[in-house]
Amino acid sequence: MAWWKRNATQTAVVDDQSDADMETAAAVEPAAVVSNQPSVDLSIPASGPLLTVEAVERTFQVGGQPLHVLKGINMELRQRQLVMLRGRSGSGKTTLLNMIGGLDQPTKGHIFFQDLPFHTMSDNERTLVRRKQMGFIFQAFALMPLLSAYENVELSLRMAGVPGSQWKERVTHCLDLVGLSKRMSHRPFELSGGEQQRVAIAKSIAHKPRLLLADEPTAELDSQMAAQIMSVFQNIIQTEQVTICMTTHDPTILEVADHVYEMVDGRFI
Ligand SMILES: Nc1ncnc2c1ncn2[C@@H]1O[C@H](COP(=O)(O)OP(=O)(O)OP(=O)(O)O)[C@@H](O)[C@H]1O
Repeated sequence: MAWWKRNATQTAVVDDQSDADMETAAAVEPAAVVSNQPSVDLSIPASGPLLTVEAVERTFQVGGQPLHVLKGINMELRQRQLVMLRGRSGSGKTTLLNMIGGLDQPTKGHIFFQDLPFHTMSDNERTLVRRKQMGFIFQAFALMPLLSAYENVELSLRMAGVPGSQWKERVTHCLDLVGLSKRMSHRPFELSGGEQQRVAIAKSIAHKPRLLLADEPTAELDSQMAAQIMSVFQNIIQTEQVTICMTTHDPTILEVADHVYEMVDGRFI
């Protein structure tokens, strides 16, 4: 199981500031890690694939034995697409999402975010790209329980280094996009699961990333809420010009995808 999934069962509500501080640390990881910002050209051409995965393998050492989790993955994320990774538990979806997000590197193979070679770049360089160009809807980047919806979205702008003069307009716009204009002052525990997920979406797109990665964003939701989330995704692809790559177990939402990659035991079929 990926590192951010280990907290998946944590309740969203904490009443202890130290817990909140720990969550803050997780949520702001990109800014905290980059001390000396390397010079990486982050400009992205308007056409061509946003991300290319070539013959990627990932092997972990478990108890002194190699565990081959990804066994030769080739894929492409084109701009403004909704792409889904589908597969049984343990098939390697999250491991691949880690690679795509630059959180981990392949044992073999290449990953290019536009022209940037993630497979050879340093942690700091990938962190910088991640911070500017990517949004995450993962448990480890979850909502801060003591902050309102508005403050949660504002936090991600603050961490991305967006000037304060732009925060109000952008926060309001993003919460409006996900249909939560009337819930801005609510804290997570005062929102439904679907509403919390929509705040997480607003938070993940606030800094205008090119790529949004979501690890089972509908897993905890009923079918109606899941459909709402997919509708929000389709909307932001158009309005925010973002590409979305998400994992799912849910066969009922596959029809809205532009492309579905089916993973079995570390390979696409
Ligand atoms: N850091 C790691 N060290 C060792 N093994 C790992 C590591 N990360 C993942 N694995 C193993 O890789 C396999 C694939 O895990 P992964 O989390 O990618 O699957 P998944 O398809 O996302 O599953 P799920 O749908 O349950 O989240 C699992 O057997 C897991 O135990």
